[in-house]
Amino acid sequence: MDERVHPEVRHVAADIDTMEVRGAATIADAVARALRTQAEESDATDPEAFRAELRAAARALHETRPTAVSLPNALRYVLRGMSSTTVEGLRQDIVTSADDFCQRLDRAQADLGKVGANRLRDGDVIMTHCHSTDALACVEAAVEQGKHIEAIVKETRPRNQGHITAEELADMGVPVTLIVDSAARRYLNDVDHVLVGADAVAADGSVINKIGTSGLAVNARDRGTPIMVASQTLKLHPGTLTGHTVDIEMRDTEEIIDEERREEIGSPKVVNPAFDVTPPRYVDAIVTERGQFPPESIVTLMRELFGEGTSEPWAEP
Ligand SMILES: O=P(O)(O)OC[C@H]1O[C@H](OP(=O)(O)O)[C@H](O)[C@@H]1O
Repeated sequence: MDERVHPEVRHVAADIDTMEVRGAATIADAVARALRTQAEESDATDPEAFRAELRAAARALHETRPTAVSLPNALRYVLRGMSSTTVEGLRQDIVTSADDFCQRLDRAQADLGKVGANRLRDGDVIMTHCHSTDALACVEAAVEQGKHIEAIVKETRPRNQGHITAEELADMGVPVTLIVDSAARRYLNDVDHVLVGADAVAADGSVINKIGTSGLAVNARDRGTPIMVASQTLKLHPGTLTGHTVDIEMRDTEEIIDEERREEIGSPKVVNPAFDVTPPRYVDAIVTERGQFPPESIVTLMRELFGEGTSEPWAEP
């Protein structure tokens, strides 16, 4: 790694890579803070060296995981804050824009939660997949409104993030039933809403989320159960406006099966995609901090927010 990258930034990058730090919003918050640290601790003596150092730090963070678009969107937001002409001015620019970004993130999630909560009625049962802080913000707001909500939580193989969801729902006082992923269809008749998060939302309204979301959505549609996606606008993927596709992360196969066991069962090929794509026709509503949208109309919001294009300010000039 580039020697200019601060040890704390390396540490954050490693934690994102190993998923110690995970979830699209949490990753965005972590990278904004990491750039702040790089700026605060920089001993660059001229503005161009400072800018180059910040770009190197951003590249190290950018290279960790490819799918959650909140990561490049966060880097873009913070780096665009650099407008001063002195090192001290630039340092302050980064600190200000990182702090501003993290505050906006918190506010957006709280606002999104209130919008999502309006879709949930007293007595509703939700089904969740993976662990999404945006999705849980909707439940939390509904509980705060005095609604009784129950949850059927899919464990979400291979990393079982459903356990985190179960724990956080229990902390909110929500009764939880934990199921294996393959039991989802069996229980959909008992469910009023499927509620999931997003790692990225494409311009056509497709939702990129944890592997298994698309199968769940197809089954839910078959049963007539509405599918609600909680996604801050930070997850809107500006590159898809100009035809880019979303890169689906392939993770280490040892998350599924260790090498010894794999050999014991005849060394099959193993693949471990972390995400899948749910087409817009299976999604009822995308809930954002700007209100809820049918997936087909998300492109309008995307143009409004990212109309200026999708530069890569971390690239070497
Ligand atoms: O931003 P929030 O809503 O917290 O999380 C969004 C999404 O991030 C997670 O991915 P991973 O566990 O990092 O692979 C899940 O797919 C989840 O739905």
